[in-house]
Amino acid sequence: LRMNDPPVLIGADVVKKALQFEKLVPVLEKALADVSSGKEGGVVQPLRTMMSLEKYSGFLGIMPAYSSTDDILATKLLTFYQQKTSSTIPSHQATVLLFDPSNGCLKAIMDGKVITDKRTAAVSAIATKFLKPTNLEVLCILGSGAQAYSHYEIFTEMFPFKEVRVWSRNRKSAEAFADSFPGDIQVCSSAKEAVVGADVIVTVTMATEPVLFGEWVKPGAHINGM
Ligand SMILES: NC(=O)C1=CN([C@@H]2O[C@H](COP(=O)(O)OP(=O)(O)OC[C@H]3O[C@@H](n4cnc5c(N)ncnc54)[C@H](O)[C@@H]3O)[C@@H](O)[C@H]2O)C=CC1
Ligand SMILES: O=C(O)C1=NCCCC1
Repeated sequence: LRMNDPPVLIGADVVKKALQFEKLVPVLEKALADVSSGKEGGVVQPLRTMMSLEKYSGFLGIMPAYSSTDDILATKLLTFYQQKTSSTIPSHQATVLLFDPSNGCLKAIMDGKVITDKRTAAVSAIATKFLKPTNLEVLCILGSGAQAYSHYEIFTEMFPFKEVRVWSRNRKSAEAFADSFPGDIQVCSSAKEAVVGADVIVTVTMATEPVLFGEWVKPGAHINGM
């Protein structure tokens, strides 16, 4: 691209093809290590700004970051709504803007929804890998929305679970989730039933009240709380 060329638009299908988990995990592990090593890692990532749209129970989040080691300047713009506004519009939508850090030119406008779904799940999986739960036999997912799908995909790809359980406040949605994958997924009638005995627990709901209680969790289990 020349300096004055308009930014390229990169849609969800193209992003999806590029973000295979086996490629994403090592890149994210490096990014996490860079962030954690402070100045040496070369990452500038101010705390995101989250603006509340009280009238609509919604939020607009602005998440800028710069990596001097990779020389990448980008920001994610995210909107999310506590009440689903329609059955076809996802609760979370995002766009990622990529800039040329040397001159500020906008180079690309990318679908950020796929990035959000896959990046979040991949980071949960990386945390699980490094924090090493005692066992990796039973996976429990609380919630059956977009993050439930992406977490199921990467967790069953990276770990040898023998049993997967899902619970959702909407049983039909949990059944649709279970039916959408070829592997066996047990649909549970309560969060407690899904959690008791699980080795890895993923909470991916929009609940503002607790759905998971400590007394259900077996010692040594690992919880990824979104
Ligand atoms: N930390 C991070 O980087 C990210 C966090 N998230 C969070 O992960 C969670 C899930 O996100 P998505 O799957 O994209 O949302 P989604 O809207 O696709 O799915 C939400 C799920 O939560 C359930 N739910 C909604 N209200 C509930 C309630 N009061 N009690 C129990 N269940 C309820 C819905 O039935 C659905 O199964 C959200 O809290 C979201 O904000 C999502 C993306 C990134
Ligand atoms: O994409 C992210 O990062 C999000 N953070 C918190 C709320 C939902 C999405």
